[in-house]
Amino acid sequence: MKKTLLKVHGSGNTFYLYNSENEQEFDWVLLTKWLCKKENEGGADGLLLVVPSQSADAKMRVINADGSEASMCGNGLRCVARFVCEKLGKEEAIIETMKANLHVKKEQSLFEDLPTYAVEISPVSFLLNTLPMQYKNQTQIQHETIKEFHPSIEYTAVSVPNPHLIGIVDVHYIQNISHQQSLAEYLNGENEYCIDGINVSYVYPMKNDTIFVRTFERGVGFTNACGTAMTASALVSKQNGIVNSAEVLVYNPGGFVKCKVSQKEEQYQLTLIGNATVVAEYGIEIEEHQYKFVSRKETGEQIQYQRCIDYVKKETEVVLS
Ligand SMILES: N[C@@H](CCC[C@H](N)C(=O)O)C(=O)O
Repeated sequence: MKKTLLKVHGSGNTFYLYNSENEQEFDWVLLTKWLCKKENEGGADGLLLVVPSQSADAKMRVINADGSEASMCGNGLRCVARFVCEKLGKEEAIIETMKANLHVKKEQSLFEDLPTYAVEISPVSFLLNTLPMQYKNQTQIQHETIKEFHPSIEYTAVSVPNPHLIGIVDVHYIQNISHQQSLAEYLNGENEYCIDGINVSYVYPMKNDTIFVRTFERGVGFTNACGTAMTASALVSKQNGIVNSAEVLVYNPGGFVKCKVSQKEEQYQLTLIGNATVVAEYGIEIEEHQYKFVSRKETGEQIQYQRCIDYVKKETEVVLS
């Protein structure tokens, strides 16, 4: 049977988006693993499934490239936000995710007329059992060195609600990925700290309102960008005086986003703002777990996004050179 998929990205974090009226229509794990193979049209970081919701305008499910399911995806939610808003002819909507119903909204373009969406990132918790993570008998890890990980990098563990470990580093650890890679591979394999794995981000403070973030994603590996990681990094940077503005500009290898961080009655309120780009529409033939792309129609949006990337390259030259 022939189906249609969109290839989309937020900050170069690339997904296939599939809209289904039936949440059980296919084996999503098998489909995602096939779609994410590099040899199949360049692969992707995961599948965004948009299905009907009982409590919101639509429900989003996120399947990582390795078939594991994530509770949340910030870059993916922006793409889903655009899809749902355009489908319903609305400027804002509520999207059901695994742990919360989240508000999403069309925003003023961040660059030229790049389609831009703002999404709520919630719930936020620093309690290790919400990740889950275990370290000695601690209930939190907040901006502290973990000798088992590195002698001087300060780490924070936070769930938003998917799990993140954020290290504030000097530029050497952005330019040379080997420490981050070995730590992330260790924490995403069999280990005593994170039984379900964890997204590991290294953050380099660029200015008092700007950071650079590189993320090794659970279930994927190094990605161009991870939306929840960038938002969690903005929060950690704000909390520890690394940045001092309510809106943080976050560069990443795939582009940039803005993250708003505020606090109301002990609760953090986080908003992620960035592009929601549709690269192409694909026709796929699906027969009993056999998949084959049968058509591809480019939207042309990637040409404009490339101009954004060229701009980001100039802005981050000092970090990545
Ligand atoms: N790229 C995403 C996060 C995707 C899920 C992550 N790999 C996990 O397993 O938690 C984002 O933009 O937030």
